[in-house]
Amino acid sequence: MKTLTNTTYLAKAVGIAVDNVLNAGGPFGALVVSPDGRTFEGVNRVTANNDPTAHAEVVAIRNACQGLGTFDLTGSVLYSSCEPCPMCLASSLWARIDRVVFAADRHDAARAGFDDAVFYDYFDTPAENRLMPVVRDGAEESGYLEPFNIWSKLETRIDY
Ligand SMILES: Nc1ccnc(=O)[nH]1
Repeated sequence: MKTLTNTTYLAKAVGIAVDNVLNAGGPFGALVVSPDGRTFEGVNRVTANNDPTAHAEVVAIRNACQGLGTFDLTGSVLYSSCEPCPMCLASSLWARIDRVVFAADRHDAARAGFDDAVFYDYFDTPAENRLMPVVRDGAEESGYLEPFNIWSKLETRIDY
């Protein structure tokens, strides 16, 4: 669905990505637009902040949640200068973002040296061949159900 709104917000996301490169950041920008039309920006600060999770999309989600005083962005749209990686997709799902709209795709990013493709491949690879093993080992004696048990009984808990 090509709309003027999408084009306008994507152009804004691309513009802040350009500015960010000139400010020692990675070439990515994103915006969260809330249902009332407020916009919250994010730019990539991975190398600038030594934070591998500081992708533009995650930073925009954090700024929107801080600005709106909520952990639930239902009704909001995430615009990104580039196709979100699996971390940013998962972050958008947790944030209950309604819709994600992007400009450059993962292949454009790969040509610039950002190989998000290996992270997509991770989920298509059988568990025993994965780049980073994730194992359940030594859990038996750890008391692993206790956090859930006390959470389930907690009357003041905030479900999400
Ligand atoms: N889509 C993205 C890939 C890598 N870094 C970012 O900030 N965004």
